[in-house]
Amino acid sequence: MTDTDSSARTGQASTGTTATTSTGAKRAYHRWAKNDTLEDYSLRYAPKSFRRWSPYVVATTALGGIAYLADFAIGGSIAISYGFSSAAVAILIAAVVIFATGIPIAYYSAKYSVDMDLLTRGAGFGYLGSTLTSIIYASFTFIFFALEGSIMAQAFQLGLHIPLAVSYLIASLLVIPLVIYGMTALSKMQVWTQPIWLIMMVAPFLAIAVKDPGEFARFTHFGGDSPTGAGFSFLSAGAGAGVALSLIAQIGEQVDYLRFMPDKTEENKKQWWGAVLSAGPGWVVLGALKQLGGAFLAFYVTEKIGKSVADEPIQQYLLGLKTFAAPVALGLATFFVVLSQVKINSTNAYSGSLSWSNFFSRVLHKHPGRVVWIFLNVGISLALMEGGVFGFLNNVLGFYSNVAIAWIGAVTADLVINKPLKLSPSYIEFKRAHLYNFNPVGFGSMLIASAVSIVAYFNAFGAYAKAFSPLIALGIGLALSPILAYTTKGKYYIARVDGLDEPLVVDGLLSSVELTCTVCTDAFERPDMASCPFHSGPICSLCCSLEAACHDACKKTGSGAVDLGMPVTATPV
Ligand SMILES: O=c1cc[nH]c(=O)[nH]1
Repeated sequence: MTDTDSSARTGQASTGTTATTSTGAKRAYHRWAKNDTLEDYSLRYAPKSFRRWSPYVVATTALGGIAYLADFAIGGSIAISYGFSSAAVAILIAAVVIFATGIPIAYYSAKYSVDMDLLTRGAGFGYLGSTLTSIIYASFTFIFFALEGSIMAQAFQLGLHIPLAVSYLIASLLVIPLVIYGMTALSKMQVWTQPIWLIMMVAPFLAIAVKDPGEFARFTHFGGDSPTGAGFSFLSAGAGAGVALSLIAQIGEQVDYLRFMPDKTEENKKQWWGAVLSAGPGWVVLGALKQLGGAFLAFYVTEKIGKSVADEPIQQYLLGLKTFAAPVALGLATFFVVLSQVKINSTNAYSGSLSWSNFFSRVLHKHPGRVVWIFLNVGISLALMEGGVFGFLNNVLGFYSNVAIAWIGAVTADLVINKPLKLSPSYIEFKRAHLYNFNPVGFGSMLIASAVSIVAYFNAFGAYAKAFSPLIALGIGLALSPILAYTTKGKYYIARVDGLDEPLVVDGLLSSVELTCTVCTDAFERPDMASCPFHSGPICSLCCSLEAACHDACKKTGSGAVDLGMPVTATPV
């Protein structure tokens, strides 16, 4: 079925913002929600016509956010709390787990052009089951926005003598204009600022290596506040890994960009894989190196001015840059910190706005536009900053890890175990029209895994279980998902058959044929569309999400279990 056919069938024009359907429904989106540049397909499949960036640009944009300096603060804080050896092992454990779980998530997101929220829906959580993970993800973005904003504010305070409370406000407001313009503005900003950021990031390490190479050997004897000094302690390594593992949800931000990858073809497959692996799980290679760098600089700062501010990146860079540029070190360090934090906090606010859009569209059946939720996310972060969240870094992140890793573990298990075993659909289905509200496979696994690990985190099962509680969450999430998929026979994944005549897949790729939505009368590519008996025609995924009156009538036909293979394909994927 083509656009014209569809318009003819529904008797509607394919343009305009308002439509009258057989049910009398009308939907006109706010102009913010209708502007693709502002809206960035935040609740939808990213259509082929919008995915016009090369793999290199998408990967650079996705990696641009990894400029964040929280890694320096986290590495510094872990080294001060647990000493060199335990901190190094903690960082390594977290990096391995984050890399391994990131591979399938990055691949499926890039292949099916869906963000983390849409991916979660289809990876065993169900349409409403993933509202909980939208909140977990939104919390990641506002917790980290607050930590990064605090780091930027510390630079305003030291470099420009602005009081901390006012600095928090400036740090929050600064990123809003960029975020409003979404991928289009962010990709330009990230690409242009990357080289200068990279040079400034490594400069202090090179300068110290030249002027005082013995510092690196002395670092290996740094004990910080640890009772075991620089020596290794299993418990300390576990606790440190717990803090670093809070970053596991970072893969969500990576795939918010990777969904804009062009289709993988014979010609571009090397660049495609290079971009997906480097900007997907590969983010953690840079992340772990920065944590080690932060641990080293914290030791370096401690030697010179004491431990109390040694985990603040502005102090780390000030002293690092003083080794070769003393007269301008404060100006350079302030510039570097502000640049880094603008790069990451634009990403935090952007991804937060996507999560809130997802959450509220499902719960309230309303979508005023992604831009509105930027203000909510930034507002919560500002409150956290003013409440002094930076002072509780280890505790906040250590606790958060338990929940985040339970979610990522359950999604990963669905993609790498359930799909190959054919216990889960071979593709990613994200549309309300086709999903059950709750799928016990992912949703249940995540709830149980996070409950057990939180109880362990609060010391119910002894010191070792407390220290390694995030790994308990990961293990339970990975094991329970296939068990629940097997026991439920995969029947809570797909609620009904795909009723559109137009094939979903053409020549091995998702179809880019556009169909007109009966409700909003705009045209969307086939993967974003479903057939709607309530409106008697094709409906786009967002109009379907926002429909409060249908009470899921399309899923009440009692058709029984639905085949888990790719629906209506011209040629197999
Ligand atoms: O601030 C941060 C740090 C890590 N990851 C993010 O997404 N944001």
